[in-house]
Amino acid sequence: MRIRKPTQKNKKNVAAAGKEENEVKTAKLKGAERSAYFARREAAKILRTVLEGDANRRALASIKTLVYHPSVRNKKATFALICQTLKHLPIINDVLQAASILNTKWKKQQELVYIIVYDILFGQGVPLVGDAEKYLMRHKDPLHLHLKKVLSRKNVTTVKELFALQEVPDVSVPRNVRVNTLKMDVDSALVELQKKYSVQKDDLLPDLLVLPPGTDLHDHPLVKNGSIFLQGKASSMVAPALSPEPGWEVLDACAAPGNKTVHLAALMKRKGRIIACELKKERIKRLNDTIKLSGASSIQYCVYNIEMLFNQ
Ligand SMILES: C[S@@+](CC[C@H](N)C(=O)[O-])C[C@H]1O[C@@H](n2cnc3c(N)ncnc32)[C@H](O)[C@@H]1O
Repeated sequence: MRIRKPTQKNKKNVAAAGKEENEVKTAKLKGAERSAYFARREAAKILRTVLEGDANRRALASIKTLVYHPSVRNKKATFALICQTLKHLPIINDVLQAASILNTKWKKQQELVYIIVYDILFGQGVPLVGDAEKYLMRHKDPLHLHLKKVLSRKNVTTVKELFALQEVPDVSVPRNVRVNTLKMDVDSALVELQKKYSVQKDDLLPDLLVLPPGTDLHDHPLVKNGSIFLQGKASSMVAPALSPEPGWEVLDACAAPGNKTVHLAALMKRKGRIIACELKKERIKRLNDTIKLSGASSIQYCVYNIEMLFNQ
C-alpha cells in the first residue's frame, strides 16, 4: 500500500481536529471503532448546538437538518446517538452528579461526556479509544452503581420501568384531513367519509375535516387518489394565511413534500403560477408525486437553494 505524504490542507485539518484526536491513533482503529469514535464526536458537536439553542429558547435547525450537513460522515449512527442521549439525558445528568467524577476539563466537554456515558450505561459498551472514553471507562463501575441508586430512589429496577413512570398519557389529538378541492368538494368528501367515520367540518378552515383521534386513513381510497390529504391543522393554516387569489404568482421557498404547495394551487383554482423550490434532489421526487397526485398543473418546481435568490 502506498502512503501519501500529507498535503498542506491535510496538515491544517489535523491541527484543527484538536489535541485529543492527535493523541488517538485513529489510523490504527478498526473500521467500526473508527466510525463509532467519529460518530460520538460529531454527535457531541450537534448536541452542543441543540442544548445551547434550548437554553437560549432559540429555535434551531432540527437535529435531522444538523445531522444531514455534508460534513457529518456517519449520519445514521450520529442521529441515533443524539436522540438516545437526549432521551436519557435526565438520568445521565442525575448519575453524573451523584458520581461527581467531572473536573473542569471534562465539564467543558460535557456533551461528549453525555454521549459516552449514554454508551457506557445503555449502549453497547465503549472501546478504549480517545481520552474521554478512557477517562469515563475508568469510572464505569461508579457510573453503573449510581445508576442503580437513581433507579432505586425512584422505586424501579430497570430504566424501562423508569421511562414507563415518566410517560405522558396519550393526549388525544383529533385527526385532520384537508379536502383537495381540485379533485373533490368538501361536502362530497364529508358524505363519503361519514359512511365509516364520525367526521365534522373544522370551525376555522373551510376545506379541513376533523376526525376522532387515532383514525387511520393511510389506505383510504380518497387519500390514495389525492382527493384528501392527511394534513394537520397548523400545516393547513399556512396557505389560507397568505390567501392567494387565482392568477397570483407565489414562491414556495421550501416545498417538499409539497402539501402546502398543492394547497396553494387549490386556493388559486389552478390559475396563476407557483414556483416551488427544493434544495434536495432526493426530495424532488416526493414533491413531484404530491403535485401529480393533487392534479395541480400550475406548479413549476426546481431543485434550488432558495438562499441563492437572496444572495445575488
Ligand atoms: C419542513 S419541509 C417543508 C414542508 C412543506 N412546506 C410542506 O408543507 O409539505 C422543509 C423542506 O425545505 C427544504 N429546504 C431547506 N433549506 C432549503 C433551501 N435553502 N432552499 C430550498 N429548499 C430548502 C428541505 O430540503 C425540506 O425538504
